[in-house]
Amino acid sequence: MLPVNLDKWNPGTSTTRKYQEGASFDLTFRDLSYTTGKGKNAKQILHQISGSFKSGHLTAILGPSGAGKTSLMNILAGLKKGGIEGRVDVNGAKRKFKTFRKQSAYVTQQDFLLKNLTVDEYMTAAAHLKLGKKVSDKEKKSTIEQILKTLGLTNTQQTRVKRLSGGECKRLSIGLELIDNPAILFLDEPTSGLDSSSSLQCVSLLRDIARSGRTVVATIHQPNSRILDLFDHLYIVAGGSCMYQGPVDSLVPYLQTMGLDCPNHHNPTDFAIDVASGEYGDVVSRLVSGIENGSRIYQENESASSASPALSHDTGFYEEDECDTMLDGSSKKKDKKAKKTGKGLMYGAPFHYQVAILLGRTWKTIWREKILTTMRFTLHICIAFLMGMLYWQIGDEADDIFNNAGMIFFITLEREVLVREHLNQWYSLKAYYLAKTLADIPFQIVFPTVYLIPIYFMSNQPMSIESFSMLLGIMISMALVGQGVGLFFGAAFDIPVASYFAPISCIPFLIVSGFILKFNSIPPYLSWLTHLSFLHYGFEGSMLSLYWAERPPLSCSQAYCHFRYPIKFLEQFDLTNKSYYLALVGMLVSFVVIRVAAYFALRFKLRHIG
Ligand SMILES: Nc1ncnc2c1ncn2[C@@H]1O[C@H](COP(=O)(O)OP(=O)(O)OP(=O)(O)O)[C@@H](O)[C@H]1O
Repeated sequence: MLPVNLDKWNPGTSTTRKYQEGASFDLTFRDLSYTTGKGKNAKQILHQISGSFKSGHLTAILGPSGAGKTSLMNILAGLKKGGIEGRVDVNGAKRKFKTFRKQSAYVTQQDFLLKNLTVDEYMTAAAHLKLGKKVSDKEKKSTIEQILKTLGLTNTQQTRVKRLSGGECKRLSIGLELIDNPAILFLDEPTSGLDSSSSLQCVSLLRDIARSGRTVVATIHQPNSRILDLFDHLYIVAGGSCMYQGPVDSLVPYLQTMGLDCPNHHNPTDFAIDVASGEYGDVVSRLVSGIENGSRIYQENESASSASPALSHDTGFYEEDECDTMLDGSSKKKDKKAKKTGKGLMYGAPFHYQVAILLGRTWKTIWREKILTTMRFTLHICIAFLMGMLYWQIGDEADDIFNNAGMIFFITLEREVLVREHLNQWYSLKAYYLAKTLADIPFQIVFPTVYLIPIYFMSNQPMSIESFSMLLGIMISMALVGQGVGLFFGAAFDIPVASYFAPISCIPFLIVSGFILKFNSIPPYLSWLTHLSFLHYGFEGSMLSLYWAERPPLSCSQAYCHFRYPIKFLEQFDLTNKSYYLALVGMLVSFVVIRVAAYFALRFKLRHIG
């Protein structure tokens, strides 16, 4: 068993903390309907269900697969917003998205964690992001120690996440969200993938968190009777309606009142789920009306009580703002207003602090991906030497000018972690994106450099610092733009789709780059494509780094070499009037455009999650 003692747990009294001791946060929903799709494709998932989840209670949402448990919890947590009718209240007053999301935390079913950080590093980064600078390092450290002790993770403090067991990962996911002391905790299938003893530990922990005054709601799949006994409140969903709401030990009596006897030695929830799945005939509608679709709470030996909301307390949930500011871009004005009025900002830490913490964290994870980083490095060097041997000393050969041009031209997420952390308000998307972009830049400079040096000298390109630097400049910008293209597709699509579309979508740009098809052979109605092609700027820039009109004649080992004079080559590829610096500007514009597009793709994706 875990050494859990959350009764006295109170990680500080700082103003950044969400849960104030003694406050209660009763969650009530009424006539909640949820429909996905439109017109012919519309599908109603939840049918005017109601319910009440009290603070200090551990609530389980149960039901057969596809019943609507996750949909209900996502709506209650504020992750789903479209297609919803009905009302969600906190302490009897209408829930406001912005404040509600600040006060609650959501632990996803899968533990999307950065595998290369240690438990302590992860917790510390989360504490810096969530608590900001207002809380001293000492206080953060003691909060972390207290949480780790509570979760039984003290001995794993210096262990990397990838070496933790499934149960420890789950406890870490919960611990990360406990740092800023949420008032309401939602968990999607917290026991999935855990063995029975880890599941028991995990649910015991949740019960203790609830006992400390918080509202804890978890969807759960077929809990065994020991786990079931730890829950205070059951909410059973069947076909998008509520078929039972009340204490665990009143479930069997309620089913009896409806003429359904749970067989001896049969787990009551298994029985209830069989009933909900229709295995005992068409009784679900009777059960739904018996509990008034969640408007009532059944209690054995008492008549069912109303699930009406508790009286409203002042919990800070009722600010004036109506709009949901889940994504940072939409709330600039409101943040300014919040600053003026002294109300809390969206995130625990200021923007520059978020970027610094995320940058440090990203660097650490990249650095620790030793095998991947070494492989990337070695691969660049090996391929560079291979290319150097293949194109040995051709740089100054007039007869080999096409081979040389071809060689030079061609050398040139975590998304789930972001979703989990961003939706739990750890940091803004802009801060994440900026940190990710900055963390990548050194790699995009180092790799092209180690790649170019052997090839450049082995293939005998012009021995001039200017030419080398110009070519390197183009290669680095190609690497940065290429990375941006990958980021864009990775942000917009799932990985298999992205890895298919990213290379395919580059083909038209490659064709109009100028190497495969000469510029004046491109039909006029398609010539605009060349201006959008970063490969076109790459081709121009790399060729102009090596060949310029005044370059001395190349060596010629044949009787006649047409391209002995580099100007002939420039004429052949319509490069005589082109400027290297314009090509570089074209690359920089492409870099900015693709990175901005990737940012908006990511933002769009995050808005439509859930
Ligand atoms: N965006 C959507 N479009 C179409 N159908 C959807 C959408 N989201 C959910 N559904 C459907 O709604 C129903 C309820 O889904 P939900 O994920 O809430 O069920 P669940 O009870 O959590 O199931 P499970 O236990 O299998 O996770 C399912 O039939 C699912 O296919």
